[in-house]
Amino acid sequence: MSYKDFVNLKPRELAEDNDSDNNSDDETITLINDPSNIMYIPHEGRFSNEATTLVDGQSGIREGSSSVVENFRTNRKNSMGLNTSLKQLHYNENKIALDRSINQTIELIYEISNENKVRPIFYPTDIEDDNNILLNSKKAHLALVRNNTSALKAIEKSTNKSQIDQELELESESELPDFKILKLNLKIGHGHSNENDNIVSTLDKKSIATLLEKKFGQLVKYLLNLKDRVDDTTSKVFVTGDLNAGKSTFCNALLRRKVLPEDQQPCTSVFCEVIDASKENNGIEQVHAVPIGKDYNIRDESTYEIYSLKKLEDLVYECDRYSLLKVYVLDHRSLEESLLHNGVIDIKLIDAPGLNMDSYQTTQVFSRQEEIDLVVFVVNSENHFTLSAKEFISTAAAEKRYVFIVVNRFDNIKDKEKCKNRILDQVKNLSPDTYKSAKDFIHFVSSSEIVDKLPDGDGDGDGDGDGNDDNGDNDDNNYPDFDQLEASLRKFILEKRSISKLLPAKNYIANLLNDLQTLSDINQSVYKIEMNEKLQELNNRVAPKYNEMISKSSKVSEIINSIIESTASEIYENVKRNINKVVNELGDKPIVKYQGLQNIYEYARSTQQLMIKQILKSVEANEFNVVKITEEKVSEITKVGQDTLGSEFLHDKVFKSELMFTRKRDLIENQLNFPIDVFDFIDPSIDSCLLWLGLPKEYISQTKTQINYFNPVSVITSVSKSVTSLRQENIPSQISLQLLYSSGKILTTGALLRKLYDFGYLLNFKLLKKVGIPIILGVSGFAVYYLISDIPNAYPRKQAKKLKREIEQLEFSHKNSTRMVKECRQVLNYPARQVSNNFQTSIDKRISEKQTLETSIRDAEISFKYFDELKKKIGYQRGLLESIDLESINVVD
Ligand SMILES: Nc1nc2c(ncn2[C@@H]2O[C@H](COP(=O)(O)OP(=O)(O)OP(=O)(O)O)[C@@H](O)[C@H]2O)c(=O)[nH]1
Repeated sequence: MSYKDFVNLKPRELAEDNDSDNNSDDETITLINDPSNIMYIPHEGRFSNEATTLVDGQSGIREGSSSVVENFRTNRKNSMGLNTSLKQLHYNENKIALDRSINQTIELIYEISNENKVRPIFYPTDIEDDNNILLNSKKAHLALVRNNTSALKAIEKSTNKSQIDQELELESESELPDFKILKLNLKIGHGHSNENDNIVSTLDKKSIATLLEKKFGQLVKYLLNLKDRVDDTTSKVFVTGDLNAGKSTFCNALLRRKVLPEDQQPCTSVFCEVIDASKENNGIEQVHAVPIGKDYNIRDESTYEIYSLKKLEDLVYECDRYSLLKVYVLDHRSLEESLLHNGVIDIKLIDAPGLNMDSYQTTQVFSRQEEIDLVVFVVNSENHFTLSAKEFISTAAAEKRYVFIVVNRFDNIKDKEKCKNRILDQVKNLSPDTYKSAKDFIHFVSSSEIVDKLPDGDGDGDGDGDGNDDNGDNDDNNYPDFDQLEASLRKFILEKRSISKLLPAKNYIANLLNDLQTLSDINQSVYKIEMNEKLQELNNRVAPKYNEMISKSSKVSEIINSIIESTASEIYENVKRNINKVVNELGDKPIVKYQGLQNIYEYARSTQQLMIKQILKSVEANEFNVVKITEEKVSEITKVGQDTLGSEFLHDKVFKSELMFTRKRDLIENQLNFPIDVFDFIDPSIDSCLLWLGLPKEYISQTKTQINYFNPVSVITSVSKSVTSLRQENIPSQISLQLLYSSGKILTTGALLRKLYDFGYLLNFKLLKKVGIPIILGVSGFAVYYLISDIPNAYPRKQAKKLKREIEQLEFSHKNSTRMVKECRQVLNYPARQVSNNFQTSIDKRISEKQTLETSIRDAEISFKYFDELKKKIGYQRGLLESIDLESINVVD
């Protein structure tokens, strides 16, 4: 605890602290009612809030040892003051703060993991080339956005570079982030550290999201283990290293007993956990072999098999049977000498199988990292660091910050200085902090020098009381390098507990939060770019296209409607006119050869049928024309669609002209098929009479006019008309020639009448009787002869008139025109609907594009905000973590 922390204490706590200072003679210092006042009771191996004895930096005692008790009392009087209490208080506070930090980090992981389930998180991976795009990388994502916005780029041609290109350039310049904890490693085989084996970069977004999901699960598990480790009052020292580096020899040297089997051949294939028997196994030296699949519980003998220490030689090979060997040993050396039995903290020494023994064991060694507080890495000084060793050290260093490196078999090295430099150079890159404190953490020793001097067969635990007296030679001074190592190890584990035990946890959380921050930064920038790009795409491409389609659609529908309407009215007028023309021309001349009165009925019937046929033929001809017009108009409408919609126009329907007018026509034949009566053959008229008389057709109308003038009624009418017009003209000089001509005719007609009157005087009744009867008979005969002769002409005329009347009554031409118009409309509606549907499809496409973009923008916005919030939480958490001060008191010397 720093001074700053100290002044933050409440007055009552201060008073209590002062009290404890004043009453330093008391057996215990009581700091109660505050969880942070938990103290460690070394001989009970537990923490308590009721009493405290030893703290960080304080050596321990052992009950029953009077000199040590004396020593302890003296020490306690001197150092068990406020300072030591505060150190303990500080440790406990830090422990609680770390616990809290672990819990909150777990919550953060859960939160991110949930987000990853809803919207897969972008995890940056490496990109080799543009053709081999790695789907989940930021660059790949940007490249994808760039691909999708090619249309947008066309719009932006005027500007030199799109934002995406600039981003991509920036990206390619900057290195991919180096995650310490969040690194996704999916390797072929077990833990071989060949970087090229990592196949994560070849996975797609979904697979990476699944991988991340797994990773988050592992992180939570790791954090829970970390919490156990922080709460655990024991310290686990993990001794590992390359095969045959001398790990077991080193452990034996630390224990000053040949407990673990050593061999020139690889032997340790089962994890051996060396524990102080006096703490956990009632002082009995034994091996508890835990079979694979069992969870060890010292109180449940079914979870392990008991062997004597001697049996260890065989047991270490039994990796197929046992997952762990719990080796309980007694260390009778003094508390100051013994690492295991130190009076301060329970230490478990774990001898691990060598890395590279086989892939399974190597993976096991890697996975045990999360349970351990301190790593002692044993390396053979004759060799370089192997790839596994490098990977292990750098992984361990990322979390633990300091890794103890024991460079063993140093006795075999001739050029010791050169070897030291070579090793230090390598450590510099693997664990910079270890390198900086090389004096404390890197040791060049020869473990066998100590072990070789130990008596053999010492595995039964009949260890001597003082540990080293029997050996005479192994006086502390004889192994300065090893002594230095032991002192550093001891100091680090026992005195710098905040650093050896809490700092790894803090580092791990800090690295994890750092990785989460980096991941959030990346995701936030990805979503920001995505948001901008999608917004631009929406505004510059989709929305204008949508508006263009809407306006084009209404214009095109107007054009097509006008085509249909004008076609319809044109067809209606033409058809009606054509049919009427045919009807009007009927009866002008006989159309069937007249074969005399005896065949008059056939003549009548044939004439009638032929006339009807002519009308129907005309209808047919009109239908043919309508088909042609419709065909043209279908092409015209289709062209309008093609011209306006371009490639988006789908012309999937083909116009089949032969299908038009396949429905049965009007039943005109039946309707017009009226009975023939005798008057149909009589149709006297001046025209026909004149024609019959043989007058050429062209003179008929002229002759008729002349006859009209002889008609007194027409003469009178003509005079009155002329006089009226004269009066109206009011100008005598402008009397028309017609009037003069008419007046002349009046005079002529008057003279004729006068002559006829004069002629009447010559005729008397008798004469009339004599002449009249033959005249009448003659005229009658003439009339009958005329009428009979006129039958071939009269019938067609009369029939034509009748047909015309009927046709008018039936509205035949109107109905047929309407029918054709209707059919034409029906046909034209197909391409019209097709164009309209294509427009609708195009508009719908834009709407769906718009909706997709809007959804993406909304999602990107949500994600952006999510990561913004997350960053704040991470930042807050980092702040809290940074405020946990582990080092101000426990600086590594
Ligand atoms: N010269 C020399 N030999 C040593 C030293 N330490 C250990 N050895 C020898 O190295 C060989 C291997 O020692 P172990 O302690 O079994 O090595 P290990 O790393 O535990 O072996 P595994 O657990 O099988 O990987 C033994 O023959 C030891 O005698 C040393 O400091 N100097």
